[in-house]
Amino acid sequence: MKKTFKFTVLAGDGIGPEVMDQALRVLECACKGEDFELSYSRHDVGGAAIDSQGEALPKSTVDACSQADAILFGSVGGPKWENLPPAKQPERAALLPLRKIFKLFANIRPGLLYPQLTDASPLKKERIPNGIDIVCIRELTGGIYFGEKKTYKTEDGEDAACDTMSYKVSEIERIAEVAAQTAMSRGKKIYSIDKANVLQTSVLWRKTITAFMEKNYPEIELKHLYVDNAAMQLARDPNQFDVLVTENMFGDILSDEMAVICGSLGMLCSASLGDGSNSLGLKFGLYEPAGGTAPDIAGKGIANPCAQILSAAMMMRYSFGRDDIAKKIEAAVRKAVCDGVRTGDIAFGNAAVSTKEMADAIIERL
Ligand SMILES: NC(=O)C1=CN([C@@H]2O[C@H](COP(=O)(O)OP(=O)(O)OC[C@H]3O[C@@H](n4cnc5c(N)ncnc54)[C@H](O)[C@@H]3O)[C@@H](O)[C@H]2O)C=CC1
Ligand SMILES: CC(C)CC(=O)C(=O)O
Ligand SMILES: [Mg+2]
Repeated sequence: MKKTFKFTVLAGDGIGPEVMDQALRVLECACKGEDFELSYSRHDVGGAAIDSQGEALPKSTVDACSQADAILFGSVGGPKWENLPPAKQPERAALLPLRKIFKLFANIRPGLLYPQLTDASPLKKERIPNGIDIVCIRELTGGIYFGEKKTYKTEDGEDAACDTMSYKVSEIERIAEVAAQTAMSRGKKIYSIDKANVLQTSVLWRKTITAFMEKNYPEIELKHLYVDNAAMQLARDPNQFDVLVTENMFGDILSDEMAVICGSLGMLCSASLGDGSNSLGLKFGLYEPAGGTAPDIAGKGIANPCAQILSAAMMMRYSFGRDDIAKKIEAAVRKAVCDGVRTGDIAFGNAAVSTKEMADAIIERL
């Protein structure tokens, strides 16, 4: 009997469903004739779930995810829901809880710019003659996104608000381990990004990462950078980095910068992993593009589906143990883009194709 790879599809809002449809087409073609079956069910999440069921993360959606081996996620949020009470909005009421419920503390974001795509990068070609190949490891379930939030009145009666950033040693050590494993499979070089000249969480972060690497991975070259300098260095010379490791909010911001220097947010995929294993004894994970719902282009059929397609490839690698199929999809995306098939965000001189035409070109090259 054929094995079954079971995942839930949470397409979400805006361009989410548009790019998801194409990712599923590519995935099905890439898996055709293999010794396993794909089994997936679609569920509402985010704004779509608010509209259909009155809440951003219905229990039925969480239950379906619990019974699956992985989650393929689009993105959530948009203008339609941004006047709801903040705690009920799609990002805070669906995406962050999903990451927390499934303990997905490690977000892996590969920053890969094909040499043939340097025209789409805002960096000068001379600075990146061979493209870019770096990885951002972002802590995903701690820090200021998950700390206590408060709105209150000052003694003078002024409205005020605060968010709390906190980290425990164990939270830092487990993301350090993911960064170390990634570095061991690459250039054995890690830059840890913090703001240890100001933030107490960063002082703990730096001390913990240093001790962890010295004790467990002395062969890895570890450097520390303040986040403001890191943002500048990424634009100056991205290839001085290999693996970056950082806390939740810094990773969120730096990875958008990394996306644009690698051509477009529409190219940046991600895997969110925890310690949990799935029914296949492999990693349970949530796979999603780094970008959002792109309200400015949603509904036009022009979004770049590559980030979603490459996220599906990461799912094949980490949750289903099929590195061969992940590589096949990645090679087809690369070939299509390098052959000049480009959506508008990466077109720069090439005629822009639609979301579906981009996927068609990838399917032809599988
Ligand atoms: N993981 C998630 O669910 C995320 C959700 N969001 C939400 O998405 C909504 C829009 O957020 P923004 O700040 O505008 O960020 P965004 O990432 O949606 O868009 C930023 C810019 O990148 C472009 N872009 C993004 N993905 C693209 C793609 N696949 N192809 C071509 N162009 C693409 C957009 O058109 C826009 O110009 C907000 O509600 C936000 O909270 C934002 C980031 C992540
Ligand atoms: C809701 C946000 C934290 C999502 C986001 O911007 C991201 O994960 O990159
Ligand atoms: Mg982000």
